[in-house]
Amino acid sequence: MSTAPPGEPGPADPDPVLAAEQRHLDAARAELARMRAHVESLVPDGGDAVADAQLAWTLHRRALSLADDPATTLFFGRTDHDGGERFYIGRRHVTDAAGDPVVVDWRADVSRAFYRASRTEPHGVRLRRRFGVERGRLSAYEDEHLVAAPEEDADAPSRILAAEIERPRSGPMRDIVATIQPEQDALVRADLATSVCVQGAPGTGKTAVGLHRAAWLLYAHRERLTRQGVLVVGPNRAFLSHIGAVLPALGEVEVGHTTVAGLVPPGTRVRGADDVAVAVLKGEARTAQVLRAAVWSAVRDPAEVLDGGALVVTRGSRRWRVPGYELRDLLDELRGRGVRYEAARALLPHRLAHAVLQQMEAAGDSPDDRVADAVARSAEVRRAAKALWPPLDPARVLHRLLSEPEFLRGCADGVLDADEQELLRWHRPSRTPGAARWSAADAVLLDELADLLERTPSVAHVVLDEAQDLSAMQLRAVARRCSTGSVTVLGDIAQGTTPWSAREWPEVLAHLGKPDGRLEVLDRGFRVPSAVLDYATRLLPHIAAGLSRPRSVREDPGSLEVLAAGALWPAVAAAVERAAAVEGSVGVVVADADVPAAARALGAVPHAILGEDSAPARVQVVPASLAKGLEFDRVVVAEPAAIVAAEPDERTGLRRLYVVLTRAVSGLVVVHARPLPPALAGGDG
Ligand SMILES: Nc1ncnc2c1ncn2[C@@H]1O[C@H](COP(=O)(O)OP(=O)(O)OP(=O)(O)O)[C@@H](O)[C@H]1O
Repeated sequence: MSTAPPGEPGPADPDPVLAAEQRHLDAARAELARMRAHVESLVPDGGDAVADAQLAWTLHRRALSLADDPATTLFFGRTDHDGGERFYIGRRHVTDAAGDPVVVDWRADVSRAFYRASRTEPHGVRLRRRFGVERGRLSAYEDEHLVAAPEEDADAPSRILAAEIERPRSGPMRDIVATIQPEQDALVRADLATSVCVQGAPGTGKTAVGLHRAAWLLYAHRERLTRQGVLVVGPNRAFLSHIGAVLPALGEVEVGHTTVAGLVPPGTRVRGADDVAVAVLKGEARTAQVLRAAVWSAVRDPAEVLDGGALVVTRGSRRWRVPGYELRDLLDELRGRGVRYEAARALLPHRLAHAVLQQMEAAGDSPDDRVADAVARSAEVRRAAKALWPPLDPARVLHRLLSEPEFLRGCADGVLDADEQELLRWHRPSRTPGAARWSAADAVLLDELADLLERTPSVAHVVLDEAQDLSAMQLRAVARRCSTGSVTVLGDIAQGTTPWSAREWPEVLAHLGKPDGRLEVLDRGFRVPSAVLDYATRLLPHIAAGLSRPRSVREDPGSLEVLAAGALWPAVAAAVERAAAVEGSVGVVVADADVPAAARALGAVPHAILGEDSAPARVQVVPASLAKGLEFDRVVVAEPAAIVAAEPDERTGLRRLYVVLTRAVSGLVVVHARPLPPALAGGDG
């Protein structure tokens, strides 16, 4: 591996290789400016005003996509191939005036070798060069000779990778295009039809992989995915704002981001809360059967709702009568079609009219389409259709289920036992559905009901992060959004902290409607340095015994301090001051109830409270329940015992602690005044 020292090439740093590469970069920048100028010079001429406006918009977007960001470079790597070809790999294609590539998009097929080539499988690559970047200029390079120079250590960790990971964080998560690792690249480029489920320890790059996969899919299947959409689903808003800049930085601005709680029918307001046992039951897949029964029980028997149990239509002086048994067959046929309740309801008047027309024909008439239409729209048919197949509304159905024990019993028969039904029942129901205080679990049920009535539109691909925390019913809500597409599922069983968190991935995939999804494990940790990871994984046998320990790829072991303090908050404040004296972000993670105490203790140290303050700050006080998925250069954890005790049971508490302890990129300080949880104290407790 040859590297040049960081610094700008120039008279003071005349490294000839770097200087030549910088010239290629300057030339690429000039070509990009030319491409942009060309797009800006085009006059939209689509033939009419609408087409002109569309074309102008397309050109405007194209010009924006060709903007040059002076803070970064147009390429971060290069491959030299056996046949003499050379490719520079960057965030987007740049071509010269003749159309030849100057920089190749990282997502193009020829770029694959940059990420995958190794000594054992060189993919036709002789040399791979990675570039270090500082303020938009090339500052270093690192060569790997894949077919020669056996004396070099092919497995030596990349210093550029290490520098990239350790570069201080000042804002939200960054992209990793320059340093995607082979095992990550295999997931990023899995084909669109494949649903992938990634089990990965903290910091193995699951989130990064999911986001880069979305960007790759958009590149490889631009037309379909732009038309049908891609959706990223994350656990909460803090997480979404942490990851929200990655796809735009990769040029993809049209990907929807939402929380799981956001997957509810529009207008649903959550104002109530459930006891844990109730929420767990509402989250079980069995509940879906109860809801289905509730919806379809609305279809009535002709004998109950029609005079004489039959449909009678008068036209002129003639009366036509469709008897009950024929109506029943017709309803059965509609129910058996497998369409949604509302779609079948829309068909019913036509089916009823058809039955009437058959009688007319049998009597020797020859009714045409106009007659068929008139019968379908007649008051008698509309009234009968409404009585047999009444319009439904999700809120009404759920309100009735939770407030009428008889109705619940009828729908839950054989699915929920009497105690479970009692658990679900509202003891003080609101008078109307509009006044109901829906809980978060109810909102998911409303979404399920909405889908039983009308099919939820599906996007082409969903990226689901922190999937281990979702209930079966929440997973079904995600499944609806990718019913005709595929999904990338990301998570870690050991980080499951909800009462309904997943025990195993095949079950999750089944609820997502993708039982054949490919299960992959990532076990090389990029975020957490080894000293910190080794400390945190002491908890693993207690929280997810079946999972193997991840290894940190970081050469720098990072710093770990465990401080026993007489008085907690002064010691925390001192640790935060020390951490903040160095460049980079600082997370002060405390039990949720301790947030005010932590904020008071920090006093004059400028800080923000995650989830409360909108403006991000370099020092953030983080309630333990919001730490998942986030990362900071330095983390100060206050009182592990309090973080564990805040959860309903010990295993969940230790899992929360595991999440909290694995947020640090460079240094972790654990401050405790109470004894450490024994599982963590290990040998030195
Ligand atoms: N190939 C890579 N090159 C550079 N940085 C990387 C790479 N892979 C991961 N990282 C960095 O490691 C950190 C952790 O990545 P990420 O958040 O995707 O991990 P995760 O598995 O989702 O973690 P968690 O389970 O804790 O949420 C991020 O800062 C990410 O940018």
